[in-house]
Amino acid sequence: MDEETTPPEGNVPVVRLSEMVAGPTLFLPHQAWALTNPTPNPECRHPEMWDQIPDLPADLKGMVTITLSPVLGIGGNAVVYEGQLESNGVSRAVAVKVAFIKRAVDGSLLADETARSVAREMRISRALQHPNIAHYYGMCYDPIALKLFSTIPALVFAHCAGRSAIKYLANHPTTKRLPLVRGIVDGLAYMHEFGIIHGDLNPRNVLIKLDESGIRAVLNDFGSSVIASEDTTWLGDDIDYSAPEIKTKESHVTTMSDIYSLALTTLAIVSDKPAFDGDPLKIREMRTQGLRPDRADHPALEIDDNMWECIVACWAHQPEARWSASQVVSFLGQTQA
Ligand SMILES: Nc1ncnc2c1ncn2[C@@H]1O[C@H](COP(=O)(O)OP(=O)(O)OP(=O)(O)O)[C@@H](O)[C@H]1O
Repeated sequence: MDEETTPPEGNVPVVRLSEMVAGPTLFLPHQAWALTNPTPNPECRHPEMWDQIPDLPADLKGMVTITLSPVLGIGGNAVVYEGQLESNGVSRAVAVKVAFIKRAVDGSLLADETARSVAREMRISRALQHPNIAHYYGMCYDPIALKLFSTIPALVFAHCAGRSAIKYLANHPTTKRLPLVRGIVDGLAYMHEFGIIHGDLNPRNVLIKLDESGIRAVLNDFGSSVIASEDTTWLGDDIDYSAPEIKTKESHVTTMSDIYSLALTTLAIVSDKPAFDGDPLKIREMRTQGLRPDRADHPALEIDDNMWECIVACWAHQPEARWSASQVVSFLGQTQA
């Protein structure tokens, strides 16, 4: 689900998150470091760091204001508000992600499960620092969530003014696609290098960042991401872009399942068409039978034979036959040289 709204007209309600007080924490002890350790893993720093604010506290209490309407987007698990982060007299546009409280089949609220999944997303987001990864600033408590559960923090990311890649490209059809693909692959290779599996790579989770150096693709939504050395159980729910070996909630994601999703995402971005289109049940069946999108259905200007071969190699049915993200990086480096 992805709902983007038109820019606001006139006055819009703005809420300051300064006076919000956190209630007793629902986070389990082993997750507490994500909230208390203010320093991201220094090994994860990238030489081309962007949007970094030195000495920013992990809890951005009193520094963030949000605009309640219109929202930046609504996903299956969260609503994302536009906001401002004020630090040392400088104001930056941010996106504030507020998780929906999960519900059990009987309708009861699963607050602790939601808290655990927000804690995991926070932990992963703060570790990842790369120009092609949504930049995480910190967390804060949201007034709406507070009414229900004062303990689930909102996550604050740098605002990507181009919003989702698919919508940006629909409005800017002459945009060069290969540099965006390159950015997606660079971001994914960086994640894999640190042993993190995205788990839900699809075109909706690619945002467009606009800055003085132009436009760049940014990987977003680490709500289904996992640390490969811990637990790799699949946490996503979108099957269309998921690898064929992912069948049930008991399935395990791997870097190779991300590569399959990368192939379909690349195809969608270069061709302005969802990789598979039509009845979801049929799509699932095709995927399991090893069928893949037909090149003739995706007559994109920027897919030459080499690029097509790369896509085909990445969606191989056997995970071990797929290219790694770093192989795709070298391939794109050679073809764009
Ligand atoms: N940093 C950002 N800048 C601009 N827009 C954003 C940003 N982060 C999220 N959005 C918007 O909000 C939407 C939902 O965000 P996100 O994908 O993180 O939510 P989700 O509930 O985890 O989604 P999913 O249904 O994939 O699990 C995005 O598709 C995008 O349109």
